Amino acid sequence: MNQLAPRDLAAHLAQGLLSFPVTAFRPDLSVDEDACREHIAWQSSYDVAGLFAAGGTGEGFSLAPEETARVVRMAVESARPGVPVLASAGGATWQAIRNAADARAAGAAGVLVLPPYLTACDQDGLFAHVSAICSATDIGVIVYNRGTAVYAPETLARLAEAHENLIGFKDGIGDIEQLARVHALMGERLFLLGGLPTAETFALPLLQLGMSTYSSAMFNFAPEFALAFYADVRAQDRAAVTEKLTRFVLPYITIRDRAKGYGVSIIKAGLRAVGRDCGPVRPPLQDLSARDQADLAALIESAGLVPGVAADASPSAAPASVLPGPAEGRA
Ligand SMILES: O=C([O-])C(=O)C[C@H](O)[C@@H](O)C(=O)[O-]
Repeated sequence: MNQLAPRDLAAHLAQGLLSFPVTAFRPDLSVDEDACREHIAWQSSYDVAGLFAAGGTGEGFSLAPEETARVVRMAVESARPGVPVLASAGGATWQAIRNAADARAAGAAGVLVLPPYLTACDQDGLFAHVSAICSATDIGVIVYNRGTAVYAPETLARLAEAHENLIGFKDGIGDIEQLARVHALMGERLFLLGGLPTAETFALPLLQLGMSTYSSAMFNFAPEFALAFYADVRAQDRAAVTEKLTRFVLPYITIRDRAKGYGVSIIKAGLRAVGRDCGPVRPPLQDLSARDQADLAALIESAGLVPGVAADASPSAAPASVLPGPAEGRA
């Protein structure tokens, strides 16, 4: 299944929940191969449509190219057959091309093009960057609209015209006008996926803009809840979505927003809280403080999110420490 043709891959990914597995590290910050393999095997035992290894939540930005290749290969080897694994392609154009080649050699079904580092770039430069990556591989390519890489709909159209293997657009910005334009121009040709931090928050409204799916980072530690949330979104069950936002997602964001970079660190903290420790994050990220870790553990417990506990189990109230304070709108 890992070598789906690009268009088949897009069709497959568009019909289910996606996730970005963490990369497990040992206390000395080296890659923990056993823990990586175990995590991927566990994640792919659920009904997930695709796993993006070495992405943002997988701290791809902190991995050397050879580490990325290793992490992707481990993911392909450990994933349940039928669950496609995609890799990241980041950094300079030459490095992204190398990532794509390594991904293909490892058996990955596609790559996600991360924004180039540090420099600003405009549409012709983005076109050349993505074009070079698409030309260098025959597996599916998805662009990540975020940071330094903001794609004009016309640039996407040029790329899609030139490259059959450009299959998707992942959004991490949330500019509704841009998304409306991309959907209007490219909705039939590219598969669109939501990728804002804590994508659940935006999933229901973005469904209206053609985003049938999104990347759920919290799937890493709460797969049952994440899948139940996704089912509610696809059923357009607004009441159920609101209940889950209120019960867990919004108080969780309150903790996530306590420090920059917690968007990734909180996923490893969640794994720690549910007894599936995947180690620390690498700098420049920082792990959750002891207080934030304790608050998260209490929230996961009170919201009934410990894996194996039904996602719709009657929860107790969220701990007071993570309810929005007056400044955040609580009466
Ligand atoms: O690598 C990434 O950028 C992501 O992991 C995106 C996240 O999954 C984001 O959508 C989230 O936090 O839910």
